[in-house]
Amino acid sequence: MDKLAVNALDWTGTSLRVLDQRILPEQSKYDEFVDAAGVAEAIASMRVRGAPAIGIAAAYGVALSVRQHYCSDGDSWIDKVKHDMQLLASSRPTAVNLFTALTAMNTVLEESIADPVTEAMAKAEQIHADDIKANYTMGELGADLMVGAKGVLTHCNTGALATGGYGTALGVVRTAYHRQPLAIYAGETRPWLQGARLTVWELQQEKIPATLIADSAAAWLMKSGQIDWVVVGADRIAANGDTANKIGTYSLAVLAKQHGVKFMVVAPLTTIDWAIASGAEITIEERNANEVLPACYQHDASVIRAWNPVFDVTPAELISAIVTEQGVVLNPALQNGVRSLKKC
Ligand SMILES: CSC[C@H]1O[C@H](OP(=O)(O)O)[C@H](O)[C@@H]1O
Repeated sequence: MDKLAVNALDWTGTSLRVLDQRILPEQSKYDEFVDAAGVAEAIASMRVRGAPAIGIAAAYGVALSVRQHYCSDGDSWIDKVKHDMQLLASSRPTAVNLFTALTAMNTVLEESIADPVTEAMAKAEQIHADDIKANYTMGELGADLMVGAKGVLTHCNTGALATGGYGTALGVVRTAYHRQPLAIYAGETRPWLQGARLTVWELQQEKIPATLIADSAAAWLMKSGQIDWVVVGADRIAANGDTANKIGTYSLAVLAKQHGVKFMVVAPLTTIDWAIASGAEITIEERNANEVLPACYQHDASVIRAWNPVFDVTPAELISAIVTEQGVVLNPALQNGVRSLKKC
C-alpha cells in the first residue's frame, strides 16, 4: 500500500523529518528533529498537527529518546526517557492519540527487552504503519455509507497531513470520490485555516476537484440541498460517542440536524478514550489569542481580547455514524456509544 505523495512525517531511522504545516501551501519545507524535545516542540507549535499524526510523531519522539539515552546515560537512561515522555505528553492536551501512543511505547520499554533501541523504533514504525492501514479500511467502510451521496462537506484537515497517510475523514472522501460522482466542499476552518491551507492543497495535489467555503457559509450550503453528508475527524471520542474535534464541528452537527444532513465521524480506535464516559471530561485546548486577533489588536489586551478554543465537543445524539477500522457504529447515542468496539 503506497503512501500518498503528501507525507506529514518522514522517519529516517535516526531522525524525524516533519513537514512544517504552518507555512503550507505557500512553502513545503521539512524540519529535522533528532530528539524528543524537538518533536515535542514540533507538536506544540503545530508544525505537525492532526490527532493521529501527533500520536505517530510522539512515538518516534520516544524512539529518538531511547536512541539518545540508552547508549549515553548508563542505568539512568530509562529515567531520562520517562522525562522526555512527559515533555511529549505536555505538548498538546486534547488529541488522545498522543497519550495512546505514549502508553504503547511505555509498554515496550517496561518489558525487559534486550535491545530497547531497536524495539522502540520498531514499535513506532508499527504505530505508523497501523495508522495508514486503518485509514484505508475506514475509507472503504465510510464510503460504503455514502452510496448514492452527491455532495459532502468536510471540516479542518483530516487527510495525509493529519495522519500517517491517506487520512481519516478525508480518506473516506477520497474513497467515495473514486467510486461515484461526488461534489466535495471543504470548510476553511478558521482561525488556523486547516481546510483552506491544507485540505484543498492535498486535494489539488491529486487533482480532486473541491470547493472551498467560508465556515459561515455552511448553513446556507446545507439549506441549498447540495450535500448529503458532513464528514469529520476526531481528536478524542468518549465511550458514549461524544466527540471532540476541531472548533466549528459542533455547530456543523447542529446545522446538519436542522437540515436533514447526515453526520459522520471517522477516527481510528487510537482516538477513543475508553477511560471517559462522556465528552464533559475532555480537556479543550485553548491557544494563543493572537491566532485569532488581527495584528493591530495584538499589542494591547486591555480592551480587545480573543477567545481561542481550538476544539469543541459534539454530543453523540447529533452523530449519524462513527466509522473506525474495527467497524461502524450507527446512531451511537442509541447504541451505548462506541462500547461495542472495545476489544475485550
Ligand atoms: C485526522 S483527524 C485530525 C483532527 O485534528 C485536527 O486538529 P489540529 O489541526 O488542531 O491538530 C482536527 O481536529 C482534525 O479533525
